[in-house]
Amino acid sequence: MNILDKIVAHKRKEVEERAERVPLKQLEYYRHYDISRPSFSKAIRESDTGIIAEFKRRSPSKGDINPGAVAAKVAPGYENAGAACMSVLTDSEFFGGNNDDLTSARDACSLPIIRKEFIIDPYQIYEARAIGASAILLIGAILDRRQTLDLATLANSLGLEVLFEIHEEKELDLLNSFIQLVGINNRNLKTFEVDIDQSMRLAARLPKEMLAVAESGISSPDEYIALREAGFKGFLMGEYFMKHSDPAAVCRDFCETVRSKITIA
Ligand SMILES: O=P(O)(O)OC[C@@H](O)[C@@H](O)c1c[nH]c2ccccc12
Repeated sequence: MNILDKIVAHKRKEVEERAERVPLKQLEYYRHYDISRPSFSKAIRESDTGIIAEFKRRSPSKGDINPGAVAAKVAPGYENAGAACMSVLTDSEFFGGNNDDLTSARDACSLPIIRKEFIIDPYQIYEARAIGASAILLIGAILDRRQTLDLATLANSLGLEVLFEIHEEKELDLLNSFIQLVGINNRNLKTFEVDIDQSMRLAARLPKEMLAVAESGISSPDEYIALREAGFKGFLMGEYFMKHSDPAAVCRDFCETVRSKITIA
């Protein structure tokens, strides 16, 4: 079984258990809860950096990255550094995160936040809304066309935007009009291989009306600039920031460097 299959199998059990503890009816109430911040895609469009800075303690591919990191400290740091948005991994088993990380990040800053999860069930979308996310991730490698449509429609109806992640060109067939952002993951979630050129290769194939996001493995200002020139507006970066004891300081330096390069260009 590859790692993605393992994560999904575990997720199915987890969602079942959660739904027993907190019934969907109870979560539904939060659809009226006001998150009051700009939409995720608007924040990217209007920011100069377009950086979606991620909070991630560990990953199956890298092991521990920053096990003791505190979301409520990192979040305002990312905001002051110049990130457009934030991404919070809420998976506990494989990424060492949890829902409280997202809520405390949300309370500590005013950036729109995407819930980084392996979403396979509507329950998780109600949950994303309840914990204060502005957007959700849907992963093409684990969904079919029908599921993608159902989940994206539900997300939009709850006021959540959708970042749809693809890794291969054939997954473009899964896109629908309830998706606001399309992300190209440079990391193959089944093998963990990272190839930054994946974003470059698929860039020209992306529908023009969707905001394009390059994800994973971005580790230098030059890579960022090359992706920007290829048409990407959003840049999802985790490990490069999180592997340092002060992720926000690294984010600030990165934003400053790329800003100076953008102005010159
Ligand atoms: O830490 P990186 O290489 O900068 O990558 C961030 C982000 O793209 C990555 O965490 C990610 C992209 N898609 C995912 C899906 C599930 C879990 C994690 C991810």
